[in-house]
Amino acid sequence: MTDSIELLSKAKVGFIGAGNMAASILGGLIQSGLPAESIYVSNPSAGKLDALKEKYPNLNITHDNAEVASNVEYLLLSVKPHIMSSACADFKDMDLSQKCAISVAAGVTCETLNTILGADVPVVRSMPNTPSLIGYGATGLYANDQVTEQQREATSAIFDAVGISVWVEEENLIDSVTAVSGSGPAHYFLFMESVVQTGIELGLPEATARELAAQTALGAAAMVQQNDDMDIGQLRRNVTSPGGTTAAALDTLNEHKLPDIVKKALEASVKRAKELAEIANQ
Ligand SMILES: NC(=O)C1=CN([C@@H]2O[C@H](COP(=O)(O)OP(=O)(O)OC[C@H]3O[C@@H](n4cnc5c(N)ncnc54)[C@H](OP(=O)(O)O)[C@@H]3O)[C@@H](O)[C@H]2O)C=CC1
Ligand SMILES: O=C(O)[C@@H]1CCC=N1
Repeated sequence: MTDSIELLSKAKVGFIGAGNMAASILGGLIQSGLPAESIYVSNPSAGKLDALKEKYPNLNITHDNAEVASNVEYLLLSVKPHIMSSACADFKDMDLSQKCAISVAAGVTCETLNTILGADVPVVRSMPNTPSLIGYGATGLYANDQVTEQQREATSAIFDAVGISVWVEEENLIDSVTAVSGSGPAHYFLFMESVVQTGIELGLPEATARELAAQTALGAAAMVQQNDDMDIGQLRRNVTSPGGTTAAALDTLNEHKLPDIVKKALEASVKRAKELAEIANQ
């Protein structure tokens, strides 16, 4: 059991919704040592619950959202933003003021969550990502005023068990976290898909192109993490011999305005998060 999970050892953790994000966090928590019998999950359809139960036989599964809410101290709301209101309607008459609701939904604000769940409910807005499943998650967290210090620590523990977590002091920064890391794995996957495809066209066997692309992404990320006092631009310049092969590739990426494209893409994510907030509020 990791130190973070030790903090949670007496708590029960529930998931409303058993989709991709719930399965990633839940799997990571169990891998870190939280007993499956301390975890409750609800979902309307049986398939995902059955698959989880097969993998983690001691997990508590149900189709009843209220059953999960009544059994746990930490309730992860892991449904799509537009479903949030209807999913939480199942326990809207319950007193949740001593529990901590942790939303993973993009866009949905604390104000909306407090309208749905009750004004006195401690609410955390989290923005995790799917690498949580393998312990490489990156999560942004924001707490409303009702969240106690103990609940903050336990929330950090949940997400630290599946990667790293950072608290932001302003709620709207969660939308920025969504653009950078919540959606982020997909950005890097697209880049890697393009690298692998071109590697194949340049004659490499697919497995070789994939292995090289993945190890290169991992290596680049590890260099950034292990040199946190070094400008990332410097790490890039260290690879780039004047007049060499890297310069030729970077010239092409810059000519096609990769930094502008990334900026526009992340801004589109933030804009969409605000639209999802509106949809969840209707
Ligand atoms: N995927 C990601 O990388 C990330 C997702 N998120 C957020 O996580 C949330 C979930 O996304 P994701 O896991 O990808 O989506 P999924 O569609 O994989 O999961 C959502 C789950 O909610 C279930 N569900 C639908 N209606 C209800 C209900 N009334 N009560 C309980 N469960 C219900 C669905 O069941 P069924 O399929 O049976 O309808 C489904 O299993 C979203 O709000 C998203 O913004 C945040 C960060 C990253
Ligand atoms: O695409 C989405 O809306 C969710 C939120 C971040 C990642 N997936």
